[in-house]
Amino acid sequence: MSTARFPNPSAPISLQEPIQVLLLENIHASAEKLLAAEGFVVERLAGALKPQELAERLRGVHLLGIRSKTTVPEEALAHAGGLLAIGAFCIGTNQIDLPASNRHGIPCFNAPFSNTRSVAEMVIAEIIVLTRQLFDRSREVHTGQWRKVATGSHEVRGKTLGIIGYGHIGSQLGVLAESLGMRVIYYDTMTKLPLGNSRSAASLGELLAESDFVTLHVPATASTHMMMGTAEFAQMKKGACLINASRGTVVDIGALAQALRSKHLGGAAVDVYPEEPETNSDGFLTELQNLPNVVLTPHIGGSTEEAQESIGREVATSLIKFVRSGATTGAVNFPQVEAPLIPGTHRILNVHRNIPGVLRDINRIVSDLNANIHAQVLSTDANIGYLVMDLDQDVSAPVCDAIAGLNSDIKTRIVS
Ligand SMILES: NC(=O)C1=CN([C@@H]2O[C@H](COP(=O)(O)OP(=O)(O)OC[C@H]3O[C@@H](n4cnc5c(N)ncnc54)[C@H](O)[C@@H]3O)[C@@H](O)[C@H]2O)C=CC1
Ligand SMILES: O=C(O)C(=O)COP(=O)(O)O
Repeated sequence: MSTARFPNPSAPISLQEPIQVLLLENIHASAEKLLAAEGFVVERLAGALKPQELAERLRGVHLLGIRSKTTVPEEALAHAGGLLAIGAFCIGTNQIDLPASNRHGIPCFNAPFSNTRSVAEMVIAEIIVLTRQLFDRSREVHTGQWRKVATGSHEVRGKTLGIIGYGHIGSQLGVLAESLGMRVIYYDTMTKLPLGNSRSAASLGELLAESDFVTLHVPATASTHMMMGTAEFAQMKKGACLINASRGTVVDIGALAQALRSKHLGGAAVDVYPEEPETNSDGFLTELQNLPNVVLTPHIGGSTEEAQESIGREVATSLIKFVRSGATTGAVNFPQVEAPLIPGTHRILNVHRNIPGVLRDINRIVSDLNANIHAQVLSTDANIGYLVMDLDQDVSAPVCDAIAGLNSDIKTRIVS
């Protein structure tokens, strides 16, 4: 059994209790199954929590699981002295204050590829739906109108798809689009290997001017904030379509609505919005509602059974490995360490402020207790150091007590 000591005096929590897990936003049951099999106590909620409510619910919680909707600000982390790790059961981690989480010694894990294919397939569907105006025709027939028209409908074969953000999703989408006979160009701030016959556009402007469909696959960052606005829509071809399944902050919705109303753009498919409801029972309003040839979906790009089941397993596995061995491989905000557990040794994990002399202080503590260090791995970033230390004698409790007394200490925990 493990014991933990935390610097936050308001919430000292011992890992001698079962590990408490809070899973929000309808995380797939595959996660609960794995976590429960470890003896962890899992509470699963359907919706997201607002920051204040989250801060209250985090008391006594060791592992938090969220998806894209739960914002995790520093204030929530500051009250969560017992929180060991956060699992983002999705790709994006912009909803978490990652630097604050790092400073509090809390690694965040995500699932970087598990829903990639699902998003790419949805975008392919949307390209065809938009160019054939299928949703509008379908709505008409549902309401008894028979409007058999070819005007404005096109094949996708030979058309140009412009992909902004040629990462995992963008590049996978490019491959699928080429198999339909589309010409693929992309714009990325990093140099990327062009797959198939795709090619990199010299600038965002060039991509916008050449594409029949522009699709966004960038993360939410300062550089992507509102990257598509009035000026960018004006650079797009008349009749071209915009697809956004990245983040709502990337597109100026008002400017998009205007470009659609003026008929400069021929259509749009939007999956993500600047403000999204916390639960499925909340209502939703956007300026894009009821515009012709506009497909609106409720942030479902990654919502397939295949993706959700796989994400549940992937992130739960990372959390379990972290609890059981301290492995931080794949954590998006943390120094990476993964060291095999050595039978007969006693493992201590320590997160400390990255200041001079910490290792010297810790090694002196161990040596004063006449223990031997069997293995020691330290990985650091600008703010913190993460130390995994295996001792050949069971002096973990006094070592932990002494380390917790150092002014460098952020979090110290005994694994075995
Ligand atoms: N609608 C949905 O349900 C889903 C949405 N997403 C969103 O899609 C985003 C992309 O996912 P991945 O492809 O896995 O990420 P990725 O990290 O593999 O690719 C993102 C690409 O964008 C590029 N990029 C960053 N800033 C840029 C800029 N200013 N201009 C041009 N390119 C820029 C990066 O260099 C990178 O190549 C995620 O961050 C997430 O926000 C992801 C999964 C599901
Ligand atoms: O993976 C992502 O980044 C997504 O946007 C999917 O989010 P979700 O899990 O559907 O809340």
